[in-house]
Amino acid sequence: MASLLEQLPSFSTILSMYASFSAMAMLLRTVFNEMLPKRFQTYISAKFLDIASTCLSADFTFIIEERWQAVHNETFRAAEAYLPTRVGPSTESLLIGSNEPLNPRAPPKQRIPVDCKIVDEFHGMRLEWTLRNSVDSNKYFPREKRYFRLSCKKRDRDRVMQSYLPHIARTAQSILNRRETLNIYTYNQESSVWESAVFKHPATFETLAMEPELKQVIKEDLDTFVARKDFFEGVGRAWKRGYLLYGPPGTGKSSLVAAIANYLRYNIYDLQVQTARSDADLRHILTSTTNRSILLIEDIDCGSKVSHDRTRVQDDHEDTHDEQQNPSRISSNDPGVTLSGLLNFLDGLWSSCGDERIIIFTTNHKDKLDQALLRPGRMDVHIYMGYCTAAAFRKLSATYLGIEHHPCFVTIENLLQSVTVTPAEVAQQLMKSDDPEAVLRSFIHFLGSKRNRETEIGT
Ligand SMILES: Nc1ncnc2c1ncn2[C@@H]1O[C@H](COP(=O)(O)OP(=O)(O)OP(=O)(O)O)[C@@H](O)[C@H]1O
Repeated sequence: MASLLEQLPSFSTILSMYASFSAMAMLLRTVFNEMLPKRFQTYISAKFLDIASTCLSADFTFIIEERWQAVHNETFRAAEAYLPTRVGPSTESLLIGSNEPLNPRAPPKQRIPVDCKIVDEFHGMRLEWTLRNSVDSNKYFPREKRYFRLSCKKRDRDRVMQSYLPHIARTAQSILNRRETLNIYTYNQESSVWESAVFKHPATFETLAMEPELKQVIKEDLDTFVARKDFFEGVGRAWKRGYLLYGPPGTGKSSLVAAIANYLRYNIYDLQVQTARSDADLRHILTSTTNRSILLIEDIDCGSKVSHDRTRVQDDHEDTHDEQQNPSRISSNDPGVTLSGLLNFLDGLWSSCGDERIIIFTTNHKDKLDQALLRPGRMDVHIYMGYCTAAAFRKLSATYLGIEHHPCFVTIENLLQSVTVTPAEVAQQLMKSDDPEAVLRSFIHFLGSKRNRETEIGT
């Protein structure tokens, strides 16, 4: 023990060692602060902190923001769909709610609240998820920014990337494919977000009154589109399909959109082009939509500059007139969305953001649209929705009256050859009573009167 004590340095040696160490530290600090350039100092500090945190902490955190490179982040969306299925005993709070007024007994749906921790296990790894919220400091349009923090052990980082996140993507996809309710989104300009409501439209291809061949062609086109992911990738095209539905009011354009959404189980983003303040705003709005969805732009011919840029003088005149009638409409002084802004989105680089998108324009006046919108390749399929034909009438009669044959049909079908009547008008007539006989007789009378009026106008 005595010899051990003798080997220890004396107090004065320790003091002088401390003094030289302090002097050296001060010298290094002075060199660091005064002689090294600021950027170099920052770099060294960051490296030092990095190494220190690597040595001291055993956890790793992934940050998954809601948007990724200006478009909706699919990893975020997958986590949002997946996490409610991982609620467990350690979960402390949940958002629940229902937006199905027609089905009040339906169990409420679950969502993850901000700051709530969800613990998941996967192949022996423990994963902790938390949803966070922050406000983007954009001076003009401050936007809320949501992001997930996913923490795991540092040693599991690669396994999370290689197997856990792909597992979440697969699970989320099958959850979204099975979705029971569809949503329709409208854009709220004030808060700069898409707001959703449950979409429950009864229209299906079965109930649509249109030529059976045309219906078949549309269904096959949709099936081919959905099945050809690899084809689109192979030929270097964005996985998108554009439809232009045109025809008089009441011929079923909106009903066809609903039938397509129900057929594919796609959500609908219903966009009023006038809600976008500028082309940049339009880009933000459109890139905030998600995959497997329909972007619907109805009545494109009424959509201000977008539909007819080239008749600008006339257009501005119309704008002024319109503003007087409808003050909520964006002023003609407003930069607004331009045709080229929309075209850039449709077939420019922006269109390759996101997959499995259907874009549908509807119009009552195809002739008023700028040729640039109609050029081949821009809208892939043009569908004319016309007046009621014999086949369409039979379909409406089966839907509304529950009958497929009746002696009155011959008279009605003859009249339909000379009278222009929309499926909406026919539907209205067929809903008048529960008695098919009385309804058909009244409908014949309606068609007869309409034909007489049309003949009078013609002469
Ligand atoms: N082809 C059709 N098949 C079945 N029902 C139809 C059809 N066309 C119209 N209807 C009926 O008429 C109503 C109005 O039709 P819809 O809104 O789909 O027409 P639209 O062409 O979109 O009209 P608008 O151009 O005014 O928007 C629908 O709710 C539906 O009941």
